[in-house]
Amino acid sequence: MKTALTIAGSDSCGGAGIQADIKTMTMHGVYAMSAVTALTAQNTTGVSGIMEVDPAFLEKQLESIFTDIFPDAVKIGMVSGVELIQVIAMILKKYHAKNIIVDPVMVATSGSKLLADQAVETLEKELLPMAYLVTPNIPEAEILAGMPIRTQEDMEKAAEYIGTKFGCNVLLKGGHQLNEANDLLWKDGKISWFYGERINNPNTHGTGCTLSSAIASNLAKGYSLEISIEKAKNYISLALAAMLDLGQGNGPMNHAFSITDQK
Ligand SMILES: Nc1ncnc2c1ncn2[C@@H]1O[C@H](COP(=O)(O)OP(=O)(O)O)[C@@H](O)[C@H]1O
Ligand SMILES: Cc1ncc(COP(=O)(O)OP(=O)(O)O)c(N)n1
Repeated sequence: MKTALTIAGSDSCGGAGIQADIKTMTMHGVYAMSAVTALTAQNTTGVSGIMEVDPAFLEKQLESIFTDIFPDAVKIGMVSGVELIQVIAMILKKYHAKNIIVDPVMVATSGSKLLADQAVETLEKELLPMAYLVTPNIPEAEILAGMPIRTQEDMEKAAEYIGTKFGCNVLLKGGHQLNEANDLLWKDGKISWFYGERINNPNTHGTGCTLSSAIASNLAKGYSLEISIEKAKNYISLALAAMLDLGQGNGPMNHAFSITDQK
């Protein structure tokens, strides 16, 4: 069985973070492992608290994993502080981790900051250059590229800037566009668009986490990057189209869309 590791924060309401990643990896038939970077007290209406894990304890979790079950892919999500990022970079280098996907989680859709301002630079310096793929959404790409993104042309310019500056492939996610769900891949200097029909479902909590862990699962299984993205987008569309409606705010998706008995 193929294996994948998520290094991310816990979302107490289960829609994003570690919980979304484990659900996604499991539904892809991949064995999921986790190293928790922070606990969040969070529900569909917002984040009410964040408790960072001690960096030495994150190191212990990662050492435990890498000395026993080697992951075929690694997804990195919410990592809020400088020292935590440094620990992750050190361990991934030490064990020659492969198929590293960095989802540069900065702000939750509900508006809460999930990355300290002073940690952006460390993320750029330490993690992006070792990533096979980085998956910013539009607001995150605006920060990484230092430019506003309003049009598809802006998306292309920003992705090229990020990919060239940090030496990694870039999937710029278009879920924040009003009428479309088109994502742009910048890979080895070439641009490809992944067009998606926008599903009319307001419950999109965890779409970014789910996309990156679905891509990681597909890479772990040996699919090319392009096929991994195509399959991951299809997974999101099916999970959104299942129209789960939980909570009073931006609710989670239904990962169990293929399971008919949901009494
Ligand atoms: N309403 C939607 N219908 C279909 N796909 C969507 C929808 N919203 C987001 N997506 C897709 O979900 C993925 C995550 O995108 P996005 O929401 O931009 O990320 P994030 O959650 O990090 O802000 C992308 O592939 C995007 O195109
Ligand atoms: C613990 C934790 N990690 C990441 C997020 C952000 O999730 P994401 O899928 O990028 O987007 P939204 O759920 O905010 O739409 C989170 N909220 N919590």
